[in-house]
Amino acid sequence: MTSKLFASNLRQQLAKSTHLFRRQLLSTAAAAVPEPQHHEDSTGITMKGVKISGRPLYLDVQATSPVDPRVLDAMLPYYLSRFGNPHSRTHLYGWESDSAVEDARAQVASLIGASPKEIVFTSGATESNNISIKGVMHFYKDKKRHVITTQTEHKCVLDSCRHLQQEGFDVTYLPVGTDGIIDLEKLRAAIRPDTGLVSVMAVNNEIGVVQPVEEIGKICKEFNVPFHTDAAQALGKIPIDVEKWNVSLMSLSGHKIYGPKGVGALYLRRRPRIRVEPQMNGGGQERGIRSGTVPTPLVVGMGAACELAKKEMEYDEKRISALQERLLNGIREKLDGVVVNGSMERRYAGNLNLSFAYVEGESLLMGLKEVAVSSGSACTSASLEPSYVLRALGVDEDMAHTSIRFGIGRFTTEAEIDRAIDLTVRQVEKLREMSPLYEMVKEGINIKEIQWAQH
Ligand SMILES: Cc1ncc(COP(=O)(O)O)c(C=O)c1O
Ligand code: FES
Repeated sequence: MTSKLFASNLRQQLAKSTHLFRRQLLSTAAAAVPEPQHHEDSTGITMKGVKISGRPLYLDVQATSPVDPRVLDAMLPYYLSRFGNPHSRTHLYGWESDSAVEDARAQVASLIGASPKEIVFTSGATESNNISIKGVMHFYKDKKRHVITTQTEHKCVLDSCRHLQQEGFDVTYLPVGTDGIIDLEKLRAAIRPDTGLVSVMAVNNEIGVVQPVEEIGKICKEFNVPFHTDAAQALGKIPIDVEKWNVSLMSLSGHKIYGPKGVGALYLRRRPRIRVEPQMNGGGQERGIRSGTVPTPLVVGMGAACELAKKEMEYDEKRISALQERLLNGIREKLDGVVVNGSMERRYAGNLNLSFAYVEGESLLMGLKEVAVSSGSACTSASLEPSYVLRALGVDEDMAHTSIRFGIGRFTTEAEIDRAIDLTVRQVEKLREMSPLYEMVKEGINIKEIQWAQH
């Protein structure tokens, strides 16, 4: 009896002290958090010199997605009670963390039709792309000196290729058609006896077009060249099967599929085995390909996100397609001169990249601050260059400047789409009212035939 009372007192004491301890921790953490970078008052938010009336609605899921609350639920225990190092071999903390990492590996593998043994955890698709491109070429450098990729890859693929060029490797950057898709015959013609890798992304991040990965895989098999695909924007969005696609390497990211940022994976085929030179040296984790302590909570989050995607991909796809149609029809009902960038048939529905004729790009973006979207022009960067992806499609410079990428995701609602339509239409109409070009077009003048005076 006494011992029971003692135990219950102790528990209460403990509970109290942990509570106090937590409070203390929280206030210390709060004190360490810097003042918010923005100014917020009853009339709105000012940040980076821009005033907006409230939090913009989010249509930029290609940049990143929010973490699904079910994913966060799965992650939290691995920050708190089950915080062990998955590589600790001598106690329960290590074992349970290791077991969680292996479960996550199986969840990722299952979404792409791979074996868990073929999954290496990394910090994201950027790292996976670096390992794939530089890692393969460095490993086979004595015999293979040539890489084939496309002009519309993500910067981290293009930059890895540029790095290889500086080291003396040859790179072919395949062009794309006006629909954003590569020509398979050009790929076939580009393959040489010393080609060590073909790297073509599955879904393009800017325009959402889906490359013919299965056909590319077939060609690579025919020529016995390893095929790498950057599937950061494809994972959980379109069905992926590493066997059907015949890929040797595939790059994946956690934060594009409602998982956490800072985690990704690399698929590395075992049969026939593909070898890479590690980019990181250290403790030999992840079969020596990616040394460093595996971040259990992040990896668990990525695994949970993959499992959810597997279950809900079909449902999400239907909703997202319907929202895309609503957005495009809604805009086109009220505006003419709206062009979809990239193939309409071969695209992932969650990405709608549109250009608006007869408006000035910068003004359009500035007027759309209540919608968080990305632009196809680099207006906001120092270069003032339009997107290299749109340029590769042959989009006119003025149209490239007015391109906007609308990203629709799992949590996007009809009401948000309707608001985006309303705000976009209003802004484009406002700008066109001020545009002498648009005035001429309405009067039936073909402005393409006008001979402008040269200065
Ligand atoms: C196609 C593509 N590849 C690679 C990346 C980089 O992914 P991560 O942020 O995981 O490094 C992104 C994300 O911006 C992407 O869209
Ligand atoms: S619209 Fe201003 S530089 Fe592109």
